[in-house]
Amino acid sequence: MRIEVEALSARVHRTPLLQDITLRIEPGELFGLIGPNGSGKSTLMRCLAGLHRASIGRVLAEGADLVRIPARTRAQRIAFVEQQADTTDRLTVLEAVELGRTPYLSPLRGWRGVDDAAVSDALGAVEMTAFTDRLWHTLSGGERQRVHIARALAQTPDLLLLDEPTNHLDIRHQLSLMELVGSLPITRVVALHDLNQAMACDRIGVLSGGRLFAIGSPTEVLSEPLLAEVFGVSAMRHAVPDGSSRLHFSHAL
Ligand SMILES: Nc1ncnc2c1ncn2[C@@H]1O[C@H](COP(=O)(O)OP(=O)(O)OP(=O)(O)O)[C@@H](O)[C@H]1O
Repeated sequence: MRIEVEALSARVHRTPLLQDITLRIEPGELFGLIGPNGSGKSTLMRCLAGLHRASIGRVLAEGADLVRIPARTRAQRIAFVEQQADTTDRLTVLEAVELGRTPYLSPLRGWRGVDDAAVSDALGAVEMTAFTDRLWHTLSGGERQRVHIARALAQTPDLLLLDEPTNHLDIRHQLSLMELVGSLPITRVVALHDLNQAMACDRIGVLSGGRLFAIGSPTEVLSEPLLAEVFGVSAMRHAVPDGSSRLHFSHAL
């Protein structure tokens, strides 16, 4: 799914949260969104999900204004895992992931084999198949995060929005999740704090103070001067044997 953000500004009451953001995300692209705390990443993700309306500008999905797409269609095409997603309902893991199929169900369209397959594939992808019957409130933070991602995958979306998806995950699950996200043949926008994880993205957008400060490939964007200016850290980039590069952070400036 192609996403175009056109001169978007967003505010809450009178407080501007995003200002004059223009960017285009190509179909199948893995786009990383980075920036310091409070720079506007989650707000932009909510705009891309159609949950926060722009005060100026708009978001187009395949050329159609997101706010004009019916909610049910939007939910079939766009899946969003928010940063502090939670549920108070007494659900099993299976029921929580089955919720991802809700946009496809109607009085005329009951639960089908294709829904079972989507749920089972999603649970397998995040290695949560063994937890199917467990109650949500008995899961650890990392297990809950993986169930949220399974719910989003069960939606079989064209656009997957993940806000800090590796939060709570141990290092193995961080790596396996990023590998999974990297392998999905759909458009993905991922807000990340780990700048080394951001290195794996096709392109990165850097937010600072609600503005798009830079956009480009990871090697173009994640320069030592930018890291000093936007993140206030002293960093060095060095090559690793697989041909990619890694950032090493030494101190706060
Ligand atoms: N409802 C609100 N009312 C007032 N300010 C808000 C509201 N929601 C967000 N903000 C402010 O907008 C700014 C951007 O918030 P946002 O959550 O988008 O940042 P972020 O880049 O995702 O931050 P973090 O890395 O800490 O998750 C922050 O300064 C935040 O305090």
